[in-house]
Amino acid sequence: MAGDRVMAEGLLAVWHAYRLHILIALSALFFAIRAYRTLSRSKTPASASVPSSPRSQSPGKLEKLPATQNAVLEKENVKPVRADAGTKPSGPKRVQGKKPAKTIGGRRGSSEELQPITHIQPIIFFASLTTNTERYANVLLEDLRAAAQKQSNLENPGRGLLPPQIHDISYIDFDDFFVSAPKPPSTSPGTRYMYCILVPTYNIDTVLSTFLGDLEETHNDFRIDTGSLHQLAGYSVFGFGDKEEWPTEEEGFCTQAKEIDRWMSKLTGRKRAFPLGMGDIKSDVDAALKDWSQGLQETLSDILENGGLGEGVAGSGDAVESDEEDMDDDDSSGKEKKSSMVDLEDIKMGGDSGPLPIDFTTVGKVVSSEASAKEMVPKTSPTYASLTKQGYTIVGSHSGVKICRWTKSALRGRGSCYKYSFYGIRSHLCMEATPSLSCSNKCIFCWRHGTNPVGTTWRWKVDSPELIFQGVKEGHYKKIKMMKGVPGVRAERFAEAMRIRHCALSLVGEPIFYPHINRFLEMLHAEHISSFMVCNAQHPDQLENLHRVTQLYVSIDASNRESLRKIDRPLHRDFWERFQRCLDILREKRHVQRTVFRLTLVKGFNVDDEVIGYADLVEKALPCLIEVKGVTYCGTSTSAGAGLTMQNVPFYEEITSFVVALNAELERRGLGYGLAAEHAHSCCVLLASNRFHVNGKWHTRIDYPRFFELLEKEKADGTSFTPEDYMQETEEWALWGNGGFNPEDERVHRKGKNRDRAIDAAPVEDVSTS
Ligand SMILES: Cc1cc2nc3c(=O)[nH]c(=O)nc-3n(C[C@H](O)[C@H](O)[C@H](O)COP(=O)(O)O)c2cc1C
Ligand code: SF4
Repeated sequence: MAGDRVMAEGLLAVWHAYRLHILIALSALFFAIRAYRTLSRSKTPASASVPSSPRSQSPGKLEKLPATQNAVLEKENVKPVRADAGTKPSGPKRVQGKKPAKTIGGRRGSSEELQPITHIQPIIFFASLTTNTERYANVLLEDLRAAAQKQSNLENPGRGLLPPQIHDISYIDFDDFFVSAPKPPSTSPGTRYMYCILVPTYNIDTVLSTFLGDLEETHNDFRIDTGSLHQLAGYSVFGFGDKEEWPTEEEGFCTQAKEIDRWMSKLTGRKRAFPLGMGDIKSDVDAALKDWSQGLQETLSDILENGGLGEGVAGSGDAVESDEEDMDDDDSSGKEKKSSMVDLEDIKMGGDSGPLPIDFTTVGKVVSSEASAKEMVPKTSPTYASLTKQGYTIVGSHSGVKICRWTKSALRGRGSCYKYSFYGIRSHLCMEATPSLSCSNKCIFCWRHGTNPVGTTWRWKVDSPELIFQGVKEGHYKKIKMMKGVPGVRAERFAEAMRIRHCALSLVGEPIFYPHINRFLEMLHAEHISSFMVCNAQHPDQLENLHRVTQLYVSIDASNRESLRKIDRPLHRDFWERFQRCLDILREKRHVQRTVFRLTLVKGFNVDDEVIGYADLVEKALPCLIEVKGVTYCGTSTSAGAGLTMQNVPFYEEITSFVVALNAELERRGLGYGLAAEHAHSCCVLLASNRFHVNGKWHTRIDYPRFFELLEKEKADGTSFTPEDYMQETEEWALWGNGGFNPEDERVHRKGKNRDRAIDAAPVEDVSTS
């Protein structure tokens, strides 16, 4: 006991002597242990959270969330914490911050500046369950291999097409290719990738459903750039389907290819390098794939040559047209474009002011291309600026070309203009042009926006027909090429469109005004391009001297002098006499060529009580055909100034009642006409002479190859021919009473438009129905 007491007293003495040192040592030990534990806890999760996909190499590496979760986060306007940003909290994933603004093309202050393109590496992706698509993917592989081989033989080794890669979609890691584009190798930073996607269609759950889901999810993942694949050189999709079981796209033909094309457009910032191709596995697949592959290869060469996809395709120019696909991403741009359009009614034409001198146009009175003569539309004039802004390509100094909305529509498989129903013109093969932008009328309903110069005599410099012909073709093809990236354009139609078959000489102005019109027509015919010539019945001398055209139109805008003056606002004082003379000439010509009256009905101006007057005009000229259509409201100040509103646009029923009344009047007079065809979609009806009613059937269509055959024979040995010699039977669906919509085309109703009026009240650049 005494020993214990001594020990306790000793310890107490030590404590008293060293308590400060002991306390300091214990505290130091405590902090050292805490610091150690904190350090070791923060190290472990970071090393385990780096994914191995290409995303992990990019500065904003993120984990992918399901689309539904993204949608919620997007709504909450939040930005995620980067996966490597520090301690990973336990419990539900938390994100904080602000949603970054979406940008078209996916460039959101991107620091990765791309080198100019020197090489293109095609990558073929395919999916295949029963090996068809795999087989075709290998055909494409060989095609592209051969193309790369050919390129490598060429002189410039610093530029070219690389041999293609091929991947089965079932075996790739989606993230490796479809979340961001593969990075070019450091040894060749100018290499860019072209995705060629070949897919079958399955209406059951397959790898394609997963693939589509992933594309959608990536697009909806707000943490991934909109257009996250914008660094690709481009993409194109080809679909395989079975038309026997799924005959139309609406019924399911190639639906998954269409969907993939749509998502890829969004992910790449609209870098559709070549239109979607489709092949029916039981019929045209070989030819369709061959054409598509050909087009794709041409595009690859174009990119290498020009450094981008070309005008009209995202990446190196403005998209030429919008679609539902584009609208949800970029609704504003289109609006801006439209509002910036100038109405040239408000601009003085090239310095011209006041009325022009009244004169009689004669063929001989032409100002030649002397240095003193002025240009009709000089490049520096406001007319030039306005026309080009509206989409016209001005050729030389007085000609123009533009692709109409029907050409665009037909390229997308959505139907041609009424001239297909009546005469067999497929709109994507049609060029709309004029060799004279000047006109001698100022019609109130002219959709040309009042942009054209007006005059009664040709007092300008004259361009050669060779220059014009070359220029309008080039301009047309350029505009068609600009359509290749537009959503919905069909590969096969795009390929067909690269060979013009028809020319509608009717754009802005008055084509017959051009002094060398006959030579120009000869050039068209020499290339087997049919000619549909529209004139305004104000130039009888030129009409008389006009050589053969495939179809000759005269616009009949009113049935009497007063109405005509109000509607056409002609510059010629003797406009009514000119008009009458033109009808006499037309009567003579009806034996050698197809002559057409075109009536444009404007409610309140030229419809009421005018049936008798129109019948008089028909009796005078006896045209082969009479087209009756409702005016198109284009909302220009020209039309507004003349008191034209939507109320003047007739309903289709009003047009049909008028046509029925006119037909009855013609019948009463025994003139031999009948109701032949209709195109309800553009509110247009065709009355035809019984000369085209053979064996109980209407023959309003044209046999174009026969026309050129007869024309060449006439040229060779002088054998004349008549319109009946090149007529062809009208399609059943186009006949009066059947509506006139080609069943092979896809019907698209625009949202929010009044369907019964004559065509939609569309913006002016959309309206042309030449
Ligand atoms: C179960 C099944 C569903 C199909 N669904 C569609 C379809 O919805 N639309 C279509 O156009 N073709 C459809 N097809 C046809 C295939 O897309 C076509 O046969 C294709 O060539 C198959 O390609 P693959 O052999 O590469 O798998 C279907 C075929 C099968 C067997
Ligand atoms: S509207 Fe005129 S230019 Fe357009 S496709 Fe028809 S005929 Fe050709």
